Amino acid sequence: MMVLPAPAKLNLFLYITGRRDDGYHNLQTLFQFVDHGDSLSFATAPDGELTLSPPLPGVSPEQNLIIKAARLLQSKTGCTKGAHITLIKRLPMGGGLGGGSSDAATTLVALNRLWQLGLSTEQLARLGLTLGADVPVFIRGQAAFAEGVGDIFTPAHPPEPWYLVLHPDIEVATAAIFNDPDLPRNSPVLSLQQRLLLPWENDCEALVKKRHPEVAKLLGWLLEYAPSRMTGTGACIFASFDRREAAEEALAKAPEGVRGFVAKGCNTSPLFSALQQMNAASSSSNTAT
Ligand SMILES: C[C@](O)(CO)[C@H](O)COP(=O)(O)OP(=O)(O)OC[C@H]1O[C@@H](n2ccc(N)nc2=O)[C@H](O)[C@@H]1O
Ligand SMILES: Nc1ncnc2c1ncn2[C@@H]1O[C@H](COP(=O)(O)OP(=O)(O)OP(=O)(O)O)[C@@H](O)[C@H]1O
Repeated sequence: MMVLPAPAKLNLFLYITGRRDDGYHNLQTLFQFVDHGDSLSFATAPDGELTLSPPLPGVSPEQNLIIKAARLLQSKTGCTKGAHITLIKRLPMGGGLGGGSSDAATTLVALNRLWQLGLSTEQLARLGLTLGADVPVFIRGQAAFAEGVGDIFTPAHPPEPWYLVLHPDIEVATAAIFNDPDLPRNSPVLSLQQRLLLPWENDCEALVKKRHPEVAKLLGWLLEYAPSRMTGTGACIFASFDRREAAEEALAKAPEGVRGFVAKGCNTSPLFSALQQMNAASSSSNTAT
């Protein structure tokens, strides 16, 4: 059995620089991971069967990105093995934390190993992109400045502060934000160096605040404590702190009913770190035998 994390991502900034003919948007965004997320376990099933437990409320197994990722891998490689997959879901859905994409990325990486398919990171990232724009960054596992639809990467090394992430109790549909005529789509294309020096902002934030007053209200509250922004197309917002205790103190004072968590920013994804540990353990056991 293989147990692996599916961490959340934050978009430390997010600019929309244009709309392509296929309707997708070109972005400039800075991705970083946090050490908090879902957890998945995988056991090989011999007969090609794929199961997921427990099921996600409101998402049928066929729609679940975990099963979709596993099926995609089976169909692209002709692999006849299956898997029993268990999911511990901690990340809110439709939160802008990339939970579904991260689950899909962890599934692709895990099953590639478990089924001994030998696909490269590049091949897995390309497959992952067909499941969602955020999947490739989770497969690569390194903080990055991303362009295109979020699939052209430049490695980046932003500071790794503590974050307080808060979730207004709503789900924002990514497609609805990208399809809204009021979304600004004309940020200039700048270099990473230029972007790092300018204030970090999110082009979706004003629109999401307008459509969802809950987000505007919570962001107003959080800004009293620290510089704060929205991640992705929302609904989650985050603030950075130098000290974990300061983030936890702010969480303890959060308005009633607001859920959230404190986590450390990571330029290396917890998935990547877990895989490195697995590699180290297997090479030391090979040496021992
Ligand atoms: C906003 C971000 O989270 C930033 O990291 C991502 O770009 C969104 O990634 P995602 O949730 O994996 O999105 P997908 O499932 O691929 O796309 C959902 C919908 O959002 C719109 N979409 C998404 C990404 C993008 N670059 N341009 C778009 O216009 C499309 O209408 C698409 O049908
Ligand atoms: N394993 C999964 N986990 C979460 N959502 C899933 C999963 N599989 C399918 N979905 C569907 O995907 C939708 C988006 O979920 P997700 O948690 O990825 O949103 P998000 O955090 O806003 O992502 P992003 O930041 O990539 O836009 C959900 O509303 C759900 O219907």
